[in-house]
Amino acid sequence: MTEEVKDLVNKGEMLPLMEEFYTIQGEGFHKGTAAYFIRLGGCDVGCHWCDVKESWNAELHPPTLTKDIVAQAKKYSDTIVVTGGEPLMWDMTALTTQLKAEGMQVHIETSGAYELSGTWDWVCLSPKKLKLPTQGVYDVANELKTIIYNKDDFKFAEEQAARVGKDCILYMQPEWSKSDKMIPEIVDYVMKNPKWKVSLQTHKYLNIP
Ligand SMILES: C[S@@+](CC[C@H](N)C(=O)[O-])C[C@H]1O[C@@H](n2cnc3c(N)ncnc32)[C@H](O)[C@@H]1O
Ligand SMILES: Nc1nc2[nH]cc(C(=O)O)c2c(=O)[nH]1
Ligand code: SF4
Ligand SMILES: [Mg+2]
Repeated sequence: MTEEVKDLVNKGEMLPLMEEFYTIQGEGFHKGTAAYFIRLGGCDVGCHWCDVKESWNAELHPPTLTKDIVAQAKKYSDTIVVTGGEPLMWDMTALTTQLKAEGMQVHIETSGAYELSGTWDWVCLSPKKLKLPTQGVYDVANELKTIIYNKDDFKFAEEQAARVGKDCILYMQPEWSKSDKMIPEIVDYVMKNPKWKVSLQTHKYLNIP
C-alpha cells in the first residue's frame, strides 16, 4: 500500500471494502427491511464461531474510495447497513457524513470493541467477551444483540444489558451452529425474562445474503 493510500484510509476517505449487496436485513429490530449492506474488511476480535472469517484480514480487501462506495449505495436503497469485519476499526466520519448528505438512513453492526466514530441513525451493538465494548458505544446503542452459543452466554448477556441505556432494545440471537440446541433454551429464558426478545438470522432461512 502506498503512503498516499494509507493516509486516505487513516482519514476514512478510503476503506477496505470486502463486499456490498442489496438484501433484507435479517436480524434484530429492522429484520425484514430491505437494505444495502457495506461490508468492510478487518477484525481482530476473533470470535471462534464468526460467520465471516474471510473479513478478518483487512489486507485482503481493496482500499476503496469512500465517495465511490456512497455513489454505488445510493443506487440501491435509502437504508444502509455498515458491517464487517469490525467497521469501528476505521474512521466512519467521512462515510456516514456522505451517506447522510444523500439523505440515507445509516445503520451499523458492531462489536463496539473500538471507539465510536461516525453519525448513526441506528446502532446495533453485539458485544463479545474477547474484546468488550467501549463506553461510548454502550451509551448510544439502540439495540443490544447478544449471541447465545452456550448457557454461560445468558449471564454475559445480562451483564451487557446492565451497561446499555434504558431504551436500548434487548435481543438474544442463537449462534447459528448451535441453533437447534440453544433455541429452546432462549425461548424458555425470554418467557421467564420478557425484557428480552428473540432475534434469528432470518436471511439464512430465506437463503439470501
Ligand atoms: C459478522 S458480525 C460483523 C459486525 C461486528 N463485527 C459484530 O460482531 O457485531 C455481524 C453480526 O453477526 C453476528 N454473528 C456472527 N457470526 C454469527 C453466528 N455464527 N451466529 C449468529 N450470529 C453471528 C455478530 O454477533 C453480529 O451481530
Ligand atoms: N441479510 C443479512 N442481514 C444481516 N444483518 C446483519 C448482518 C451482518 O453480517 O452484519 C447480516 C447479513 O450478513 N445479511
Ligand atoms: S467481532 Fe464480528 S466480525 Fe469480528 S470475529 Fe466477532 S462476529 Fe466476526
Ligand atoms: Mg452476517
